[in-house]
Amino acid sequence: MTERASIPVVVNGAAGKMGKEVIKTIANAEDMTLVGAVDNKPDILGQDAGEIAGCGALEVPILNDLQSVLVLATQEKIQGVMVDFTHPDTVYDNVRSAIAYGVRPVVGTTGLNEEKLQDLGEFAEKASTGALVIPNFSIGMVLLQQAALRASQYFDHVEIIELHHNQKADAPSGTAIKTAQMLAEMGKTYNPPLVTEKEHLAGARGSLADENIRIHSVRLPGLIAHQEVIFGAPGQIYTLRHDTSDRSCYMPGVLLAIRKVTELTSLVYGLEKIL
Ligand SMILES: NC(=O)C1=CN([C@@H]2O[C@H](COP(=O)(O)OP(=O)(O)OC[C@H]3O[C@@H](n4cnc5c(N)ncnc54)[C@H](OP(=O)(O)O)[C@@H]3O)[C@@H](O)[C@H]2O)C=CC1
Ligand SMILES: O=C(O)C1=N[C@H](C(=O)O)C[C@H](O)C1
Repeated sequence: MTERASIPVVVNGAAGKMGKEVIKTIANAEDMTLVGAVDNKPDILGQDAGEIAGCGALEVPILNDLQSVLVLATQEKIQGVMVDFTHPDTVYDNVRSAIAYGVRPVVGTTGLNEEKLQDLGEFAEKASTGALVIPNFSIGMVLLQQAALRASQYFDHVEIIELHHNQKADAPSGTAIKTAQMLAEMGKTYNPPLVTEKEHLAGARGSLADENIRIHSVRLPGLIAHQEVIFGAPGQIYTLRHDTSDRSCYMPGVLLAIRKVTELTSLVYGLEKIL
C-alpha cells in the first residue's frame, strides 16, 4: 500500500487563542505535520509549540521570523500550508510572504478589505498558488448565512448584530462583513427608509455595510463569538442566531481548508465555497 505524504503546516499566531487550538488539532491529524510555528509574544519565543498549546512536546519551537519558518514548509514532498490566525494589521503581509515562498495560505485572520483581497487574489493567480480566506470556519455560520440568503428573498428589512469577547481587535467582525456582502449579492437594496433619521449619539444606528445593511458590534467579557441576523416585516420578526461556546467548533473547518487548499491554484474567499 502506498503511504500518503503528510501535509507540512506552519501556524502563524501559534501562541494565540486560535493558534493553540489549531496546533492541538494538527497534532492529532494523521495526514498533517506541524513543521513550524510563529508568534511575536516575546515571553514564549523558543518554547515548544505543543507545550504552549497544551498537547505535549512536538519538537517545534515558536519563532518570531515568518520568512525562515516558511522555508521549512518548502522542504517536503508536498507543498506546505500556512495557517494564519494573527492580527488584522499583519495578515496581508503574511499572506504575500507565504505565496512568494510557494506556501499555501489558509487565513482565518480578519481585516482584509476588498482591495487587499483583490490584490492577494491576483498575486495568488499569477503564482498559481491556492489560498483560502475564511472569515468563519464553523459549519453553523455557513448554515446561518444560507438561511439568511433564503430569507432575503422574502424580507426587505434586515440588520446584523455581532457579539464578541472584548479582546477582539477589529469591528465589525469579518463574519458580519461577509454576511452583509452575501446578502448584498442577492441584488437588492435593503431597509428602504420610512423617516429621516437623526443620530443623537454617533454610531447609535451601527455601521453601514453594503446595500444599506447595518451592523452593530457588542464587546463584552464572557462572550466568545455570536451573531444575529434579524429580518423584519409588518407583523413579524425572523431571527437567525449562531453561538460559539468553544473554539473547537472551528477545527473541522480548518482541517478541511488545509486539505482543500492543496488542490487549488487561486484564492477562494469563504468556507461555503469548499463544502
Ligand atoms: N476565521 C475564523 O473562524 C476565526 C477567526 N478569528 C480571527 O483570527 C484572528 C486571531 O484571533 P485570536 O486567536 O482570537 O487572537 P489572539 O490575539 O489570541 O492571537 C493572535 C496571536 O498572533 C500573534 N501575533 C500578532 N501579530 C503577529 C505577527 N505579526 N507575527 C506573528 N504573530 C503575531 C499575537 O501575539 P501578541 O498577542 O503578542 O500580539 C497572538 O499570540 C483575529 O483576526 C480573529 O478575528 C478568530 C476566531 C475564528
Ligand atoms: O475574533 C474572534 O473571536 C472571531 N473572529 C472572526 C470574525 O471576526 O468574524 C470569526 C469569529 O466571529 C470569531
